[in-house]
Order: sequence, then C-alpha cells, then structure tokens
Amino acid sequence: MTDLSDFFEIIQQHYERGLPFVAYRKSFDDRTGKEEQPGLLKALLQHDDRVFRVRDFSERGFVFSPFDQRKDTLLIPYTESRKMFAVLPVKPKTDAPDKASDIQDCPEQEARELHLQLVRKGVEAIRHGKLKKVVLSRTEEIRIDGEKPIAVFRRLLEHYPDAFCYIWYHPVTGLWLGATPETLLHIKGCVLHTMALAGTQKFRGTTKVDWGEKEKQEQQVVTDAIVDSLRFRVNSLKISAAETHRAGNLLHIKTDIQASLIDGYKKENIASLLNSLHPTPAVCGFPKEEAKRFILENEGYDRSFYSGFLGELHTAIVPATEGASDNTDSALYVNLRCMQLGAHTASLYIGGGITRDSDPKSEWEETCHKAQTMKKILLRKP
Ligand SMILES: C=C(O[C@@H]1C=C(C(=O)O)C=C[C@H]1O)C(=O)O
Repeated sequence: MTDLSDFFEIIQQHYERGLPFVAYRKSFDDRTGKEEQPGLLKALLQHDDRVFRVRDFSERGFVFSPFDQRKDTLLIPYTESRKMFAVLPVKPKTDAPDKASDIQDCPEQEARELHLQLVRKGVEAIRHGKLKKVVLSRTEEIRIDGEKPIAVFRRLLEHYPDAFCYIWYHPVTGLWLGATPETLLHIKGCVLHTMALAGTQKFRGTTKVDWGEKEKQEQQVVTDAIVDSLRFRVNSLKISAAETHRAGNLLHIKTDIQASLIDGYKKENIASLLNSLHPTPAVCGFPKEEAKRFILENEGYDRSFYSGFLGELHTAIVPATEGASDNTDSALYVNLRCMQLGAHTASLYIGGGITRDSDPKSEWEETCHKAQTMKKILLRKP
C-alpha cells in the first residue's frame, strides 16, 4: 500500500512525464467480488509511452474503449505497468442531498435549440420507423480556471462514493475523468453480473419516488435486450426487481442481472459477449443497429469515448499479486458522467433515452441535470 498523498503525487509525476496511466476506485457497493477493501484506490502506470491497442479482447489489462467499436480500443497491459494501491477513508452512506449546489449557468440558446431539434427528429423516427428507443446526446464545452487534473480526480472521489470514479491519461486520447453509475459486465469465474440502468429524475432528498410509464418502459427495453443477448450463452439467469438507484444528484431505475456462463470462463466467450452487449439500449437504443445508425448520422459530433466502456479485462488488479496474477476477473463500466479535460476547457458529454412519448424540453433539462455531475466538481472561470 502506498500512502495516500504519495499515491496522488506519483500519478501527478507520471502525468507530467506524458506517460499513460489510469487510477480508479470502484463504488463502495460494487468492489467486484467483495474481497477488495472498501475505498481501495488503484493505479496502473505504464512503464513507457508505447501504444497498445486491443485486437480481440483476449488481452489482459485496463481497457479504454470508444462508443463506436470500429475505432481503436486502448490498453494499459498488466505486464507493462507498475501497480499501485492506496486506501481512501470510507464515509457512511447518507441520503443527504449534495453539499455543492447546482451550477446555475445554462449553455447557449443555440445548443438548446440544436438538442431540441435532435430530440424531435428522434421522436419522429420512432413514430414512423422501426426504432423503439434511441439515446441522444450532446457535448458541452466549459472554460475552466487552471484546473489540476489530479485535484479534480480527488474531488470526484470525495463527491461520488457510489460511482466508479476514474482518471485516464494516454497521449492518444488525452485526459478523461468520470464517475459512472453503470456496470457493463463483471465476470468472476463463470459467474457474470450486469445491469439495466435507465430512466432519470432529479434526486430531491429521497429515493422513495414514483416513476412514470415512459421511464419504466425505456428501462424495460434495456432489461429485455440485455437478457436477450445473454440467453444462449448462460444458464441460471437471475433478474432482480427493478429498484431506484441514486447516482449523485440523480435517480435511475436499475435491474441487476446475474447468470452463469454455459461453457465456463473462456477468453473468446468474453470477447463475443462484449460484442453483443455493447452498446446496450441504455446508451444507444433499440434495435441496436438502427439506433446506432441514427446516432452516427444525426448527433453531429463524435462521441469518442463517451458511452464506450472501460475497466479491468481478464485480470482483477489486486494488492496481493504484485507480480503475475492468475485471476481472470473482468470489471467493465459504461463511460458516463464523464469529461475530457484540456488546459483551458472541459468537454462534458451527456445524453438521455428517447422514446415515442419523449418531451423535448424535459429531455433537454435531463441533460442539464446530468451535466451537473461534472460541473459541480470543476473550478469555473469567473
Ligand atoms: C446516456 C446517459 O445515461 C444513461 C441514460 C439514462 C436515461 O436515459 O435515463 C439513464 C442512465 C444511463 O443509462 C448519460 O448519462 O449521458
């Protein structure tokens, strides 16, 4: 274990040298396998600046994968990096609202108009075509005041104990940070766990809330599609009841899905599972190919790594195995509530699920609420 302040100092130095690294902490509820210490902070610091790209998802290490799978997935291989661990103090869970209040600035009128138009077009396509749901997003650039990325990461960890929080740097991708509530795939031995997360409302001090039909339906589409893509690969499928899940200043509907892999753990099975799961209707839509086409043709910007996935592939990085690890666990998360940090700007990425009953103005407001997750932890330019 490394002392906490040394941990941050070492990643700062690594960043200054321009070498790839990732540091992350799982949510206090998650911690894949539970043998991990609560608040365990991990880092992989690549020894040099070589670029490792994933060929077929049989690789071992930490992956950073874009929304569009035709583009490159980057990898920090387990064997090419220094592992480092520290422990963050764990705070008890509370239902208290966020200490930091919402940042009250709104993006320009033009951005709002563009998003309203995009949503209207999505609703139109759903009413007239084969699409049932499409997730439409936008990016928002904000001026920041000399932010130190590692300091932003520390605020992220502090603020969002219930999220998978990360900072990733690679000369090819630049610097990304996020606090995502969504698991794409956890695999331990032959047991897999995933979730269907969709439907959004603002957190107003309680998780005991009612959900409208629109939100229930859009979340059900996600559950059904995930179960469908697993059906012939797993047995002992367990689907939990849908429940309300808090993510910072937001609430979502969540269903947990657990199953056993029919042929046990095999690297090539994981690769094909990822292929059929990603992107789920939580970030893309349904049917998948039509929704993806609609997004690529209409969103008008490159999602890049937003709504892609990231995490440990074929190896859980744990303090006990400083050398080679023989564990094959994977813990992958959907890259949501994230941003790319430049020297003077932060680019935020936010979206929401559109169905035939979507109201464009509410969908716009939903993206504004989601943008708060990152805005709250940034120091703004006056
Ligand atoms: C697309 C995002 O979030 C996803 C979409 C949601 C929705 O449509 O209600 C809720 C949770 C996430 O699955 C995002 O945060 O950008």
